[in-house]
Amino acid sequence: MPSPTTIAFIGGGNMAGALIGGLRRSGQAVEHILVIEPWAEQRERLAQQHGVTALPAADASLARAALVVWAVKPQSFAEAAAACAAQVGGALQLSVMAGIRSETIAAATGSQRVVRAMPNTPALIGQGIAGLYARPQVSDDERAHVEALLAPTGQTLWVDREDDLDSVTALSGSGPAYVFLFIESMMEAARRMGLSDAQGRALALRTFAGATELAMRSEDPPAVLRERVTSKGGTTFAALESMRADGVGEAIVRAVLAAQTRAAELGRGG
Ligand SMILES: NC(=O)C1=CN([C@@H]2O[C@H](COP(=O)(O)OP(=O)(O)OC[C@H]3O[C@@H](n4cnc5c(N)ncnc54)[C@H](OP(=O)(O)O)[C@@H]3O)[C@@H](O)[C@H]2O)C=CC1
Ligand SMILES: O=C(O)[C@@H]1CCC=N1
Repeated sequence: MPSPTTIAFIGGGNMAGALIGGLRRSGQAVEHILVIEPWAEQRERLAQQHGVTALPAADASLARAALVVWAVKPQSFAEAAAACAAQVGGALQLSVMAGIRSETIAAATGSQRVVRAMPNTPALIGQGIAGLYARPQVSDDERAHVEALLAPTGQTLWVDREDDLDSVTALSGSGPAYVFLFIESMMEAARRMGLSDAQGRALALRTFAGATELAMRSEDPPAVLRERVTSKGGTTFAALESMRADGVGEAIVRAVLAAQTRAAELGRGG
């Protein structure tokens, strides 16, 4: 009988590290965390950061896991699953992989009990948001188990249609990268205006954090908050006109849709 608390991670990279960090913060014992990770450097990092021992390849100990977390790149899933299939069929499967459909995971693992999650890297500091989708064979208790597992990493949001996870991936899964690009550009502008890197960083980051917090606390939509910053004939108006002329808003929409398209392609094995 598998231990109800043993969790196995297949792939021990960035996202697995973020989830393991959350588990450790919520008191999960290291002895009940297994990781399969072929890259020695990554195994060492997991040992140093979280005290977790990782194996270079799947072995019989995997059969102890009641929950298997798939955290390899979508392109590595087929190979990784082939090496683990004999041990994982009795477990609840939790995938954080972009694109790969639950049906594919069920076929490769022999378990119909599949939950897909799409977290994001702010999970590392407990400020993430993860979209969740469960196959009908997943029980309410198992859904609650997954929610509890992800709780230390931030918020969760269930979707009823699996395809919606591609949109979640495009919006919040990849989203931190869009925000970091915006911050990088503001810091570059600071540099060109003669401010120091430290000054540019402090001004850009605090502006992002403050504006985000204001938007979260306000009942007004972001468009109204934007208008309140924009004095007639003033500096913000000049900046927004420049962005409008460059098509920045529409370019961001197109970029998010490109990410959604890519998630769907990954799901088809692309
Ligand atoms: N990074 C992010 O912001 C997010 C990522 N995701 C999803 O999480 C998943 C992992 O992404 P991320 O953590 O960034 O990727 P990483 O490359 O950091 O981690 C994946 C790890 O899996 C290892 N691996 C490869 N093949 C196998 C195998 N056969 N068995 C076990 N481990 C293997 C890789 O080792 P090696 O390098 O040696 O190949 C690598 O260390 C992806 O599917 C991605 O879509 C989801 C949400 C957000
Ligand atoms: O770029 C990717 O494919 C993964 C999924 C969401 C964030 N990173």
